[in-house]
Amino acid sequence: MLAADPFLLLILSSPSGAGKTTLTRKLQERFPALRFSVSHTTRKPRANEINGRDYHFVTREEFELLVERDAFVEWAEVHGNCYGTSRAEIDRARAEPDCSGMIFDIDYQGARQIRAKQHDAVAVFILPPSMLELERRLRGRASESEEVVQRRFKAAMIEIEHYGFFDYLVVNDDLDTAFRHLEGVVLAERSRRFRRADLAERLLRAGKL
Ligand SMILES: Nc1ncnc2c1ncn2[C@@H]1O[C@H](COP(=O)(O)OP(=O)(O)OP(=O)(O)O)[C@@H](O)[C@H]1O
Ligand SMILES: Nc1nc2c(ncn2[C@@H]2O[C@H](COP(=O)(O)O)[C@@H](O)[C@H]2O)c(=O)[nH]1
Repeated sequence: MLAADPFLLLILSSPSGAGKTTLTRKLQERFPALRFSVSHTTRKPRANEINGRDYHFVTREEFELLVERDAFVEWAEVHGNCYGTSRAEIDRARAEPDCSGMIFDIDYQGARQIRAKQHDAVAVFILPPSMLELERRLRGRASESEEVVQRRFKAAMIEIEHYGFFDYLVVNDDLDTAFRHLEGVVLAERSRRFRRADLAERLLRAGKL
């Protein structure tokens, strides 16, 4: 197990359609020092998605090559496609002087793999207010075929059964309320002593304490 790491690894997981992407975008605006981790995927891009911003879109062959080369910190097959977080993505963010952490929009399998490598990664599970509303959101997004919507909806209960692994649960009913709860998680986690070790030192050195 690695030593306590001041760099915040914030994992958001949920069943498909519960609102991770929406909440992640809001978190990035509020906390610009947190970088969004752009995953690799074999899924085809949606109409509004941009390669390199939303995902690194790759073929299955390219993905398998990256797995062979041990390029991923974690990866998993989700809803029939492969998704993975590259080591390079995290190394790049760590090298940026104004970056204090990362946000991962990944499934529970990936959350487990990251946690196994970095025990103080913070894992948040986003719950939909109801299955009915989850189905409405999945359909309302209108980015997938009915078959894909059904497949994702069927997988939702299995994903929800893994909520016990996570440190925090946030219900995404009213978006602003859910966001306030997430904001609270980030503020609290950033205030942990091991992430603020330099604070007392700096105040002492400046003669303020
Ligand atoms: N609190 C909310 N109230 C109503 N609609 C919402 C809320 N949060 C998100 N949505 C809508 O629900 C749909 C699904 O949200 P989003 O794409 O963020 O989910 P997701 O968890 O990232 O899904 P996936 O895992 O498939 O990527 C979107 O159309 C989004 O605008
Ligand atoms: N284990 C990982 N899961 C990931 C990663 N990137 C995204 N995901 C999860 O996949 C599903 C579907 O995403 P979508 O964009 O196709 O709707 C969702 O649960 C994501 O959180 C990853 O790198 N690793």
